[in-house]
Amino acid sequence: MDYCKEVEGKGVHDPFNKNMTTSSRCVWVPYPVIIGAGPSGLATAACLKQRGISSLILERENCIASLWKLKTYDRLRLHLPKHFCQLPFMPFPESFPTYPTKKQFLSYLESYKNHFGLDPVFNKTVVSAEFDHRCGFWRIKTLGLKHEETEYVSRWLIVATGENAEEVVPKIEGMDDFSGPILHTSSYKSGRLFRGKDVLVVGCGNSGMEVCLDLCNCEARPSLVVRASVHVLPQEMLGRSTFGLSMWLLKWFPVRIVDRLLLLLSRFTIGDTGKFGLHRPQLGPLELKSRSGKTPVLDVGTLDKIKSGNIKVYPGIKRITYNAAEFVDGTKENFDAVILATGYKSNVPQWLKDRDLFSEKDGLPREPFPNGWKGECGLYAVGFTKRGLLGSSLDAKRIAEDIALQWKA
Ligand SMILES: Cc1cc2nc3c(=O)[nH]c(=O)nc-3n(C[C@H](O)[C@H](O)[C@H](O)COP(=O)(O)OP(=O)(O)OC[C@H]3O[C@@H](n4cnc5c(N)ncnc54)[C@H](O)[C@@H]3O)c2cc1C
Ligand SMILES: NC(=O)C1=CN([C@@H]2O[C@H](COP(=O)(O)OP(=O)(O)OC[C@H]3O[C@@H](n4cnc5c(N)ncnc54)[C@H](OP(=O)(O)O)[C@@H]3O)[C@@H](O)[C@H]2O)C=CC1
Ligand SMILES: O=C(O)C(=O)Cc1c[nH]c2ccccc12
Repeated sequence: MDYCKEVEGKGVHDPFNKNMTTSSRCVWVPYPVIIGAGPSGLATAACLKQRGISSLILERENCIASLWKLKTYDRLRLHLPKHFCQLPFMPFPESFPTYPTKKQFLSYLESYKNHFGLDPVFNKTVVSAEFDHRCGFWRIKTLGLKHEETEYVSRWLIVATGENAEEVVPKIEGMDDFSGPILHTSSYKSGRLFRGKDVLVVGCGNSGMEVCLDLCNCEARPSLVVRASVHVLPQEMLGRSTFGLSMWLLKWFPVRIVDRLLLLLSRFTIGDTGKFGLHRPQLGPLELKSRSGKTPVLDVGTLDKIKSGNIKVYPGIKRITYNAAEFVDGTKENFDAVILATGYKSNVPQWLKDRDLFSEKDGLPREPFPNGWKGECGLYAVGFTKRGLLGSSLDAKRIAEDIALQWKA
């Protein structure tokens, strides 16, 4: 960080500050500061680098792509074909399969970081960021591993902390009385630990569906809670990826027509999912995705296990007891463990003191796609489009282009 001027902060000289581990520093950064070293942060840094602009990436964990490295299960693969998931200026290796494994995706990101010479600063959790109108700069406060405080000061702040920064853990009546383990999918690695056990999986997004399949493959007995409705689509149709086919159809037809086609084709290939407790929402899968961000489940084998009775489906949970769960339809079943596949949320409202770009309610940009990437006073958002890695790449290119114009000026 030779380009940053460091100023020892008050903590070091403060006679009242007896605990020297909480010393503070101030670092002036003459480049954009990016918060988060996930795919979005890396992509933006790479796009800036391509235009000759350095950046400083701050990351709370001690590695890049911490969501993928630390918080996902072993059997995870990209569920969209690789060419929809590559970051700008560097395709996936030819040798990778269409749906790369988590290990392959992580190795790609490592190569990406090295190729562009990116060097994130790890173990820096951003706890507040505020635009200082007096001097016209962002003040970004971080805490380190030993609670040491560092303040970074920059003209540009790029938020890349992701839509999945924190786990959503619902409060379910009786949860504290349950005798077995209750864990979120972010801590689930493999079904091997659950062999022979009855496991309740709460939530039927892609995580819940895949964890159920993994549990089945490891000889556990999973049950799935579907409290409302869900669109399940086969991962491939007519010899093409459902996602690729959808994108292609959307070039020619309006979303409602494409949705009808997708549902018709799904009906032919996987049948009526409602028969198994997986009722479809009123809106079609793509319209729902674009309106609410809710991703359809791309089935990779779970549905067959549901059809064969290896995975049971239950409606919403009423309460949990010492060793069982009661459901809203009055049924009651014993379980050894509960896995919460209840999703994630953004953490931006916890630390960003600007209320214009991001909504306080859900921590996502207020403006719908494609307009949510730019705020006021040098503030940017990357990776909050509900459009996966493809959305991150689009944002990253736009942000770099915008900053480059100011850089030249
Ligand atoms: C299980 C799973 C599978 C997925 N599969 C796909 C897929 O196949 N295809 C696809 O397109 N998308 C997929 N997604 C969507 C996912 O959002 C993207 O893959 C991608 O991870 C988004 O990158 P990101 O950099 O925006 O966010 P993240 O990968 O979440 O990275 C954000 C980074 O910011 C850091 N951070 C957060 N808060 C702070 C803070 N306060 N201070 C400092 N650092 C902070 C985090 O530690 C993290 O490293 C999947 C998501 C999940 C959960
Ligand atoms: N590459 C891949 O293969 C994978 C990709 N992903 C992606 O990761 C992201 C996160 O997915 P995921 O973790 O599945 O989260 P999601 O937000 O997609 O799904 C959460 C699920 O939990 C349900 N839920 C929440 N609270 C409760 C509750 N109290 N009781 C019952 N059900 C509840 C929701 O139901 P409701 O709809 O009613 O709110 C929803 O079905 C998505 O973008 C997904 O596509 C995830 C796994 C694998
Ligand atoms: O993995 C995700 O959650 C994504 O957001 C990828 C994605 C973007 N648009 C979609 C439409 C259907 C299925 C997945 C996606």
